Amino acid sequence: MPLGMLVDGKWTTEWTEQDNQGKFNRMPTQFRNWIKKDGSSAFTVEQNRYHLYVSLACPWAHRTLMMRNLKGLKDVISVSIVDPEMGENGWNFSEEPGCIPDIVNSCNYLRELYLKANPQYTGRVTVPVLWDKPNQHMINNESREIIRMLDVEFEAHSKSGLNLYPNELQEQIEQTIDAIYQPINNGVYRSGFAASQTAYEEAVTELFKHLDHWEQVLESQRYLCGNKLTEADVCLFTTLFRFDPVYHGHFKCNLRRIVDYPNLWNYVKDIYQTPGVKETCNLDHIKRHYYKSHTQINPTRVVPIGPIINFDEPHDREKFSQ
Ligand SMILES: N[C@@H](CCC(=O)N[C@@H](CS)C(=O)NCC(=O)O)C(=O)O
Repeated sequence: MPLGMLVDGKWTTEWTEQDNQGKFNRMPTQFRNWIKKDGSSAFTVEQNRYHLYVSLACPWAHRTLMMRNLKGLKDVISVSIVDPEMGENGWNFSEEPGCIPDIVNSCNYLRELYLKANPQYTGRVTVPVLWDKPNQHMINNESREIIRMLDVEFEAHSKSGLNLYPNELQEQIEQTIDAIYQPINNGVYRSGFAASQTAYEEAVTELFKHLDHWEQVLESQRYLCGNKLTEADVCLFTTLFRFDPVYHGHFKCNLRRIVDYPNLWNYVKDIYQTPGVKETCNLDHIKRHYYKSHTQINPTRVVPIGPIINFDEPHDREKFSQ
């Protein structure tokens, strides 16, 4: 794999995330600090103190940008958007359309930010990153935790007042996020990055078994945890939005498309058309990133022009009451 990572603060491309059976194993995320509204952490909730580094291509980063919009936190948390094409030097900042350079730390490459946080850092250099501007501190680089912080801890700053982690659904939300992570969110990567037939077939079979399950669930309710939009939907949406344009072809997740599942397809359109979501969706960045950056699975770097797909088409999900 030509992707790079940092080892003791030095950049290397000599590594792999596949085990000896060809299975893709994701490395754990390392920056796990919490911003707290109750003062129990050094990282307090403040307007304009934190900065979010994202890629519009990445489903994990997309979760955080989507949550920032859904909550109405654009004036509270600033953003940088990396260039969609990730080469041997990892993510970089540019002035390409849809990108926002690093106005906070003036980095050219995202790895410079990780080295600012820890000059001896060993690990992958990933988006999203939540950064403490005055203290030059990397707060957190795990999307599931970042969305929880934006949702719960920044509640008082939220312009929309939307709560995607309501008390009565918290247990179900956690269980659902857990349930979709390995087979679906990570499942598309386990399929696409599998380096053996067995590892690939195992991952794809499990992936579609779980998509079939959620198709059933969405027959009788609007969202994953009932008739309220929650964090679990944010987590699933960013994977499903990329599914037909990228995972179906590039990652060989091709037993079915999302448009072949009536409920999942309407569900994706419903969430896409929720105020604030559409602006976070950039198919150009998404397609260019995957097809041009993973040269081990697409050596020609040619980006397909299809599929023709319209996320603005009407959906039927309003039939469920709130
Ligand atoms: N566990 C992380 C995963 C983030 C992640 O894997 N991001 C990818 C982009 S989709 C990345 O930055 N990859 C760069 C690399 O691995 O070098 C999260 O959910 O936040």
